[in-house]
Amino acid sequence: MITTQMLLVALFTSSVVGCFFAFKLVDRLRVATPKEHDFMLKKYAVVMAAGIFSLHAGYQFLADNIPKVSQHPIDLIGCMLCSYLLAAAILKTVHKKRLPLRDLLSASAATGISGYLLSYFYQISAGAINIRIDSWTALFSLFLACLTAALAIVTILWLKGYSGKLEKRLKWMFSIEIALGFLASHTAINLSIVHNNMLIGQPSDQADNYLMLLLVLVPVFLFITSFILVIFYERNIDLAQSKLTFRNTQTVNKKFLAYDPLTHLPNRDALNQHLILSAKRCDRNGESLALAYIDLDHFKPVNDQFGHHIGDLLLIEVSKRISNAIRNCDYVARAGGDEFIAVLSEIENHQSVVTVIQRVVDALRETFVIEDHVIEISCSVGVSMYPQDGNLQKLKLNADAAMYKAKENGKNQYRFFDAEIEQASDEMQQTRIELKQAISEQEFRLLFQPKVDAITRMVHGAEALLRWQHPARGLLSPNSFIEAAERFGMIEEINAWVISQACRTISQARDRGIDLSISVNMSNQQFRNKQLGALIQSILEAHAVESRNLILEVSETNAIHHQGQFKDTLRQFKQQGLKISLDDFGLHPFSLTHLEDLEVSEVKLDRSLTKNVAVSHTSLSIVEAIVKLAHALNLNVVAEGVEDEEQRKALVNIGCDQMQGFLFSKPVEQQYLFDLFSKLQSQSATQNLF
Ligand SMILES: Nc1nc2c(ncn2[C@@H]2O[C@H](COP(=O)(O)OP(=O)(O)OP(=O)(O)O)[C@@H](O)[C@H]2O)c(=O)[nH]1
Repeated sequence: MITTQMLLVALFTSSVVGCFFAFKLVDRLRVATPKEHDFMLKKYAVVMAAGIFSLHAGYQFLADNIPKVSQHPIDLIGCMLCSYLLAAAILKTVHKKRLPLRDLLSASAATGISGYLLSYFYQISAGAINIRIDSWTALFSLFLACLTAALAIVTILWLKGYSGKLEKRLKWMFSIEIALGFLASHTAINLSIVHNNMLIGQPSDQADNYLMLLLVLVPVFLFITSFILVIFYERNIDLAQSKLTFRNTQTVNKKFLAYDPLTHLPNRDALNQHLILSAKRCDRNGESLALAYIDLDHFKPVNDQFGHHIGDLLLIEVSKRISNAIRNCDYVARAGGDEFIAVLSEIENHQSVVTVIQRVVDALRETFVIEDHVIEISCSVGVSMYPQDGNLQKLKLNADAAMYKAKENGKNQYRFFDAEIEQASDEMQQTRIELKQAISEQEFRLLFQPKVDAITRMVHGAEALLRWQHPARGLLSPNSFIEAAERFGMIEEINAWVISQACRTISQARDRGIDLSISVNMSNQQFRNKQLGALIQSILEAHAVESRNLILEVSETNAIHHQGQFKDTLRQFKQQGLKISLDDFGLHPFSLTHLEDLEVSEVKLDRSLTKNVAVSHTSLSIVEAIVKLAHALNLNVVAEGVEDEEQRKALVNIGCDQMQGFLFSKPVEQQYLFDLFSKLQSQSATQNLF
């Protein structure tokens, strides 16, 4: 025979298992993709509501004054609705990353009140009429119900994503504690609903027994609950700002403004504080932490295409997705712009870091819909480990270096810091220091390689080539420093210097009676600067140089990858009277198909094409076809890398307009260019010069 005690044990056990199950649901919800999330939330709320409803029914049955259910189905539906609201309120609240005290209080109140109403409606639905609420007991039971809800919310929020060694034990322990609260508050609720005139059953003879049960359960529950709440809030309390926020179970010194106003994530200062504390804890406990540098890919085009407002909203969404993808013991801050830094603690092994990072990468790969705009982005992540990859000072630099490697390898991926990156990073840092000095000490120089007419051999102009006169390493070409200059934000200054020097040379040539055109190489990064046209215009004006004398060389590879961006800028250049030359032409299938779309006036055949024109009939035929097409589009064709007479003749035969290469001249200093120019101008009319 089933006794009341057996039923009580069975119900209590079911409550514990139900709570444990709720932890699992929340864990699965947390790792759901944004697409799946809403549907899963609703589905899980239904499952949880069914569990809550059954347990309530069980406890009511145990109260022994409701022998049968549902004489009033409408009320029963009301009960189910309350169960659903209760489950949804919990699930929605625990899904948050931060839980200010006021949010916790309102969610607990909503949950506690729904719980009370659920019991009340259940009794009515079961046929109880003429019932009276004992206000003091009702208030007390409401207090217990709210406290149980608060405990459940805080616990689920804290344990969400927790994957430490004690995970299972902690979850069971808290499940027991929550079930205890559930039982205590339910007992109190039942006692508060007094049946003056029961239709079914008699007023509870067992009230005294319940009172006894309550006397035992409540102090235990109150003690454990307050202990847990105090411990957790003590770790997150911010007395200075009287702002109670339960987040990430980490302490941050907030004497300064610690949050990024846009995303409300911690800012760089807060991150640094957090890192110091976390590193100390690692040192103390012999643990590791991982720092993940997360940089969005192709974020600038979003701003350019949809405006900064949408860019801002996207950053907010991104911050939410990252927050949801990391575990609750982890930490994420906005490092600035489109960069975020996550600090992963409580690391079991390498795989546990990989799992979280991959989740971040996947979460940002999902489509964003911002104010009806469908936006696709991705992120590149660099990860470095403390203390394995170096001290705290190097941690961010290392992760940053790894992130750049991830970008270099094609973006939308993560990369861990390793020995190869370490070496490259050390060199890069050294280059950064030296570049700063190079700018202040004016160690850059321009050399000029003449560009001559294919038939008359008249000098038409020159290509300006940037060099760095390094104090120890000699003359360096851009390959050895441009990447560092781009990465450390010095490229704009260097590029502006190049254009300015080129214009100065044009102006000085003019003073000597030479009408010189100079080509300068433009980097992809330069084209991202919306002020580029205005900047060039101001430099031209400063040197009183006509725009027709300046040719901007754009590499074909850049043009392919950023067509939209290029088209607009090139159109603007054309309006300004600037000429554009498509450099390294012929390397890609793109070459011919898209040529018509871009506002260019010249193509420069890549040296790999000119190399074989004298020895391979196939190469010659290809180059001939390109020349014909370019001419059909009214474009000037320049062959680069012409080194011997055979190549020159072959190129002349297929109609190439101009040439550049060692056959004519190596890159030379400005003065030498002027001398050469004057000499060639005077001689070219009478004989073959080269
Ligand atoms: N809307 C918005 N944009 C910002 C904010 N802070 C920085 N940005 C812009 O973010 C962009 C970041 O530049 P990058 O990281 O070089 O752009 P990207 O297109 O992501 O480049 P890759 O990382 O190479 O893919 C710049 O254009 C900034 O103007 C902000 O608070 N709001």
